[in-house]
Amino acid sequence: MDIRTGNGFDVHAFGPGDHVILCGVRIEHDHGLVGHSDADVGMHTVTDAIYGALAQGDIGQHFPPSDPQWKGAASDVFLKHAVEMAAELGFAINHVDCTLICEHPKVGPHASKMRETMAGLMGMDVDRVSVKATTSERLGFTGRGEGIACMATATLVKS
Ligand SMILES: Nc1ccn([C@@H]2O[C@H](COP(=O)(O)O)[C@@H](O)[C@H]2O)c(=O)n1
Ligand SMILES: C[C@@]1(CO)OP(=O)(O)OP(=O)(O)OC[C@H]1O
Repeated sequence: MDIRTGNGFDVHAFGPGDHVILCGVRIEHDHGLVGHSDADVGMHTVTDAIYGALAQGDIGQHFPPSDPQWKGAASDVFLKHAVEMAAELGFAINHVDCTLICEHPKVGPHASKMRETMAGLMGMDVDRVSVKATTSERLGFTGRGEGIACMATATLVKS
């Protein structure tokens, strides 16, 4: 059996705004996230983990930040592209796990909706999609509330 594992990591800075979008879920917040797209750091990270498992580059190679086409884009587009690429190469996504790192917003109350949203986009059972969160104990840029980081792992199996 051909089993592949990929990892992803991404960071977006806080900026002016009244909400963030994390793993496809809108959360009211006292700041927004800065990005060329909708700055969904969670979805970008999961997308990159899938590209990584396929050894197919990274999100910026498929969707260059210099391309005005992706300005303000909903990050569903990026995740769906990675999922389609996996299918074309004969892989099924078996499991995804991601960890959002920030002091605020609190992720816990939204984690179920995030899992459902990403599972829907990936065509997976929700029990194969995990969303977790941690603070960095007020240390570093996440601890100072300057932005949100995310790390993710995706496991793919050749069907
Ligand atoms: N943005 C966050 C950060 C943390 N959580 C939840 O709180 C728990 C404790 O966080 P520590 O950093 O003190 O370990 C963590 O396990 C998460 O359940 C959260 O929901 N949102
Ligand atoms: C998603 C893209 C799309 O242009 O832009 P950003 O929203 O800035 O996000 P990033 O995580 O920096 O990845 C690069 C780009 O692919």
